Amino acid sequence: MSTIEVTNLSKSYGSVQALDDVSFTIPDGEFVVLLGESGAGKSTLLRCLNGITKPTSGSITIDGEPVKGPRNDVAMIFQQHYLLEQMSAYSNALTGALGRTSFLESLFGRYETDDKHEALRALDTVGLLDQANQRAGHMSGGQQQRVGIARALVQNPNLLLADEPVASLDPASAENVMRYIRRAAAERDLSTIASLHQVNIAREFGERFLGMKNGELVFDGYRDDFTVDVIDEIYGDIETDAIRTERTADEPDGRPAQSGARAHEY
Ligand SMILES: Nc1ncnc2c1ncn2[C@@H]1O[C@H](COP(=O)(O)OP(=O)(O)OP(=O)(O)O)[C@@H](O)[C@H]1O
Repeated sequence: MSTIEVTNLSKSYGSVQALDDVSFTIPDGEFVVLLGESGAGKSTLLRCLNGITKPTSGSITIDGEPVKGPRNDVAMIFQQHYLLEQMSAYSNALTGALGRTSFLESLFGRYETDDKHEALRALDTVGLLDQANQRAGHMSGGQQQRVGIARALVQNPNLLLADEPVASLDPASAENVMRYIRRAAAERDLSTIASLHQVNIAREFGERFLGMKNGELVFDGYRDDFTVDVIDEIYGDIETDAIRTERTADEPDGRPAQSGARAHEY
């Protein structure tokens, strides 16, 4: 767990302003959902937080320490899980410990006992302990993504980033995987930022919401302020009729329906 401070962060690619003066602070252990249309700047922001992309200006600190490049205490879950398909779920989870294992040790599969325990604990967190020996390539997409989460947990991060972790899954698997990400974050009191395209899933699992548009942070707030009008602002002219209808039926005060509600899926 960590406090993340992003201050006046900008990133341009030639004439494209991918991030435009973005600032926010995330306290210890918060579960943040990042929303925005395609091209809004979500991946760029996550890559800057991960130290893979260098911002044009501004700064990011984790517990006061500036992010200057990739760091072991920041783990990332991707849409594509990049697992070693011939290897077991357990061996894949263990690769999360590579950052603290020498090349030769990893080559011969010699990991520390603590790391082995950590891999089993992580598989337990994502509900796959009984499938630890299963080949990753033989698992379903949702299970593979859960192995990817376990691998990220074995890294023992202070900050967990997830870039559209459920974009390629069917709705039921997507919910399941999100449930495990939240569980992992809650068990470890882990500050987490997950970018999502599905507004209904965001509303179900998000604690705090960051909305981006054209590289700018256009919304930063909690569940009660995350109204349909805010969703309209983030997504522009996308249809929000389904949510509005649901809002009128469920909650006349204008707040989006809470956990379990199904809205239009973007
Ligand atoms: N390496 C790059 N080189 C040039 N332009 C880039 C690069 N990466 C991103 N961009 C541009 O920066 C803007 C923001 O892109 P980014 O991938 O961060 O958006 P996004 O919100 O994550 O989109 P998506 O949801 O489609 O992944 C876009 O206009 C994109 O074309």
